[in-house]
Amino acid sequence: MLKPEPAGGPTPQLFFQTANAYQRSQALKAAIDLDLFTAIGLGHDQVPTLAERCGAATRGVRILADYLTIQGFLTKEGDRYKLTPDSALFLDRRSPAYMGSVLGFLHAPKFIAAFENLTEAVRKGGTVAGEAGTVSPEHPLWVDFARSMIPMMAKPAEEIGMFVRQSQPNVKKVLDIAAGHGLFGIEIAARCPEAEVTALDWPNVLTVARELAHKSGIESRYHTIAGDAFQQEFGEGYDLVLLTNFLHHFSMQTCESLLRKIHRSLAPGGRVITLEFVPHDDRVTPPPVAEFSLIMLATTPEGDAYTFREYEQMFAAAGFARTELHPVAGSIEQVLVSMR
Ligand SMILES: Nc1ncnc2c1ncn2[C@@H]1O[C@H](CSCC[C@H]([NH3+])C(=O)O)[C@@H](O)[C@H]1O
Repeated sequence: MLKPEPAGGPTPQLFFQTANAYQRSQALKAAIDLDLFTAIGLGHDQVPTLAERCGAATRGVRILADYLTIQGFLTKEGDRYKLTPDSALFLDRRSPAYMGSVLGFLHAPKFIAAFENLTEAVRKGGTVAGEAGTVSPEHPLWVDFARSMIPMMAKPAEEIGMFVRQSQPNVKKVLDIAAGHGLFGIEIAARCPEAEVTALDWPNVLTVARELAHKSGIESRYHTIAGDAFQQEFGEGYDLVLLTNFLHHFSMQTCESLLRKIHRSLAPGGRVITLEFVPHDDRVTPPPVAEFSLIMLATTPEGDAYTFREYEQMFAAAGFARTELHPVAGSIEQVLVSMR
């Protein structure tokens, strides 16, 4: 006779959910491609008008909208759909916090491809997507990153801009290492009128940063160094060096050698601001932060999500006097402030 499983009994639910997780991300991508969230935000809340607005079949839209309701992106009352507050903020194209473009990086074919042979990456202990994965010189994926990820970095960049404005208002020489889109340095230039920002990155990526500096009206105080952060001369006398989302791509030893070079480039009293995924010492919490390590396994030869203890050790070994950890509002990443 069929009987319900007792509560707390074994269940294959996690296995099925995880095995099918790709369907969830593809459904989200389809909805963003069709601009379904914006259409619902505009009040097209029933299948026929929604389908017309999105240029899709009624059967397709019904099944997709129901699936997104099940996943928690929409709510449904009778036959009418509504955006949840999070979907309205992040997935309606008219919102200033719209995140749709972020899939341009997170779903970039080269990025997904790095996960297609994860078994081999685990065997090897590093990426099998080419010799150096995403840290190969001038890897084209970084242009996708620079063009797509601004919505995700807007909030932490603003927070760091405000932090510098408060704690180092007269900052003059700023070096933004691996600047990408450039937003972090640009937010500082926008808030600190004496700041001269030098952005370093691969040449094709700097094109994107320069465009943004121009749009932000700070281009006369924006300078660039094109090339490899490990090879190029930085110059000296910097009051502030920004290291956002860079160290996690490399081994501790490689990070340490870069930090030594940075230490030499700082003026007395200079600081480094690092933005990173910093898991607890157990390396499994908080989950969204600790999970970042898997991305480094799939996409880089030796990168990792390092703990605060490990960062403290790297900065100390490179000659820094002290490193502090600060939370960042609106982000799962944290800021490390290291004093020369
Ligand atoms: N060896 C290298 N030298 C200089 N830049 C690099 C190197 N390897 C990777 N990058 C850049 O590192 C950046 C990592 S993404 C981080 C971008 C930005 N700082 C942010 O926090 O959002 C990309 O823009 C890459 O082009």
